[in-house]
Amino acid sequence: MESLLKKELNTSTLKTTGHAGGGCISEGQTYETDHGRVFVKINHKNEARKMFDGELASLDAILKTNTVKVPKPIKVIDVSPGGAAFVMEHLDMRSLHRHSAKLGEQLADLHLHNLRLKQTLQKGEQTVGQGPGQSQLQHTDKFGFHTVTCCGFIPQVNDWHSDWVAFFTQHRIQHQLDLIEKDYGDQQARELWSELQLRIPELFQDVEVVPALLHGDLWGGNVAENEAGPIIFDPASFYGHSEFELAIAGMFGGFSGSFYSAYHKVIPKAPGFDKRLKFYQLFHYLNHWNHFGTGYRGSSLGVMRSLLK
Ligand SMILES: Nc1ncnc2c1ncn2[C@@H]1O[C@H](COP(=O)(O)OP(=O)(O)OP(=O)(O)O)[C@@H](O)[C@H]1O
Repeated sequence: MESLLKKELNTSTLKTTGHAGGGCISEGQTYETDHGRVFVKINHKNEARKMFDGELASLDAILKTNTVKVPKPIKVIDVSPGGAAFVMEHLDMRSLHRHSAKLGEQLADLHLHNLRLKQTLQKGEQTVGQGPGQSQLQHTDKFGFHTVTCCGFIPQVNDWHSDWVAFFTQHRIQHQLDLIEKDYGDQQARELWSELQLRIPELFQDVEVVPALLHGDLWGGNVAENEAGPIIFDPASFYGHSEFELAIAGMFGGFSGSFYSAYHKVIPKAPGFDKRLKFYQLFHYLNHWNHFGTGYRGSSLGVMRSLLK
């Protein structure tokens, strides 16, 4: 592995620093190189290349918005006998605490970036340059992403769609339920979903959804800070409804009141927010059921039942 990394990173120095960071999905390790410190995630699953290509594309897109700090992606490398390694900039991080409110503001700026690009285009202005070597993000009026991204290790269908409700229903909820059907053939899930589908339009009757670039997996374990401000990492980006981002944030803790008030100062809650948030959380419960097994069945079915009330 070391000789492969030396060759791929074009470095004669490659020293571990003792900083290791394993998540639920991959093994992580920081190395000193001729070009500075890098953080390398390694995963030996067959799907690792796809997963890391999606993470690289996500970090690249967020970086280009210049709104919230992410590690700079460097490259994805195939490793033998199977799997891949993802090399990115190493960032010293500590738990998010002092910069919670700043993360709220910056996340709202990330979510508004695509809309602001449109407003700039409408004014006929040139878009502002973002530094050498960084091409601009283009405005999109569709939902999706140019490549597959993985929330966990399950690939998400990101095919472009002009209708958010259709995109989310088919590519997110239905996709997860198809995997559950395949592995568990759960009759209750099937029945609840057939009832719930009829109720989806009413969840969206009071809101206009515009495509926003999302981190896509913003749970408490994927946010941190350094002296200068907040950091987010391990994204599974796509253009979607900004409210979707807050769904997983609310499921496992890690975000204080100051984060939410700063966010909603910029993007206020639209009517029907709370019920839609539950619908968006359903995706994450189902995704957890598919990743970690039936421990998440009860919560998945519970959310479906509460949405039917
Ligand atoms: N660029 C980085 N620089 C330094 N440390 C990092 C960097 N990226 C991640 N880490 C550390 O490694 C840990 C795991 O990273 P990450 O969440 O990306 O892994 P993962 O296996 O994809 O995780 P999970 O699916 O559990 O969220 C983080 O909690 C953090 O401590």
